[in-house]
Amino acid sequence: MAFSFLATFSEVIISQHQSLDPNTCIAFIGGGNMAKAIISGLLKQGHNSANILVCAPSQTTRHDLMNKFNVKVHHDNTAAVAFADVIIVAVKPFVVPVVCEQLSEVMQHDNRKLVISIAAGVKHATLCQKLNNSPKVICAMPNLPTAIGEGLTGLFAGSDTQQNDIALAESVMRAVGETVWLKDENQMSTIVAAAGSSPAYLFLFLEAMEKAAIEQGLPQETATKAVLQSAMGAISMAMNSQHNLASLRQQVTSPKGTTEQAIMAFQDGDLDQLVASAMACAATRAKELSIG
Ligand SMILES: NC(=O)C1=CN([C@@H]2O[C@H](COP(=O)(O)OP(=O)(O)OC[C@H]3O[C@@H](n4cnc5c(N)ncnc54)[C@H](O)[C@@H]3O)[C@@H](O)[C@H]2O)C=CC1
Ligand SMILES: O=C(O)[C@@H]1CCC=N1
Repeated sequence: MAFSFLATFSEVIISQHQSLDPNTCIAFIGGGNMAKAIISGLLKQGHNSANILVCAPSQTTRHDLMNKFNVKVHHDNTAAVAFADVIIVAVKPFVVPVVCEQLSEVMQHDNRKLVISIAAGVKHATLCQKLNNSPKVICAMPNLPTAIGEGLTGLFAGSDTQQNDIALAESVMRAVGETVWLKDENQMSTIVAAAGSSPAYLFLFLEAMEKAAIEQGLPQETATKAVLQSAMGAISMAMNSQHNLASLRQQVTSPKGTTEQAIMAFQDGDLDQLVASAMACAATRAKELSIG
């Protein structure tokens, strides 16, 4: 049932989907890994760097961002309010309260700005309450591939969020990848586990394969190429195939062949259980990071 509602809700959003207006001014609070990833994706998609501001306390960070992306920078987070149509809060979860306090003071006089928080675990109601009970708040959980326009962002809006704000958040995050809208905010911790954090699991798995191929005797460069090209080909096939993942796996696994031996070794090590427990750890941590 949750899925069918999710699909219906997404259709509502997607039916209104419009490309990101190049004049949209977007401010980032925080200039770390994830802000950089989203900025890269936006610029790659053609967004004007003059319409991007990054507020960051570190001069080195500001300098690097300016050099790398030609974006505007500021040391004061409240500068985001005057500049932006959309403010993306991209600081660590524990920094969110202080940022909200700073923004809320200025937004008392200018509450037209949409705030999108990408902080893991930080609840929608908490953000609204900390931002003068603003309805113009959306929670998002993007992932690192937003940097190349191939991200996946889970989004959650409150029931009193206006459609134009939902459409604006959709256009920003769709500019850097795909989006899924959640009806139930509790699903966000699973989006953290399945999308926000998951690129790291995949990198870990690929690292392990690369290491094993080198240990079996391949030169580093050949091992890296073999592993990455195979991963890219497999993902691309899975994305474009009519077959489900299990069926594609079976197409590789000849009876009594080589793959079967590897798959049996993974199953002996209870890969499913290991993955399930790793994802449960990520989801639990997202809940722990929730600030009151
Ligand atoms: N790294 C990832 O793949 C993803 C991260 N996130 C979320 O994005 C948020 C940021 O994560 P990262 O970019 O990885 O962290 P990061 O540590 O790379 O970046 C955080 C930035 O915030 C800045 N900062 C610290 N205090 C500040 C303040 N008072 N005002 C303004 N800026 C301040 C820091 O200087 C730093 O540049 C986190 O809440 C995380 O949960 C969400 C999805 C994916
Ligand atoms: O590890 C983290 O806390 C963040 C949230 C999702 C990905 N990175």
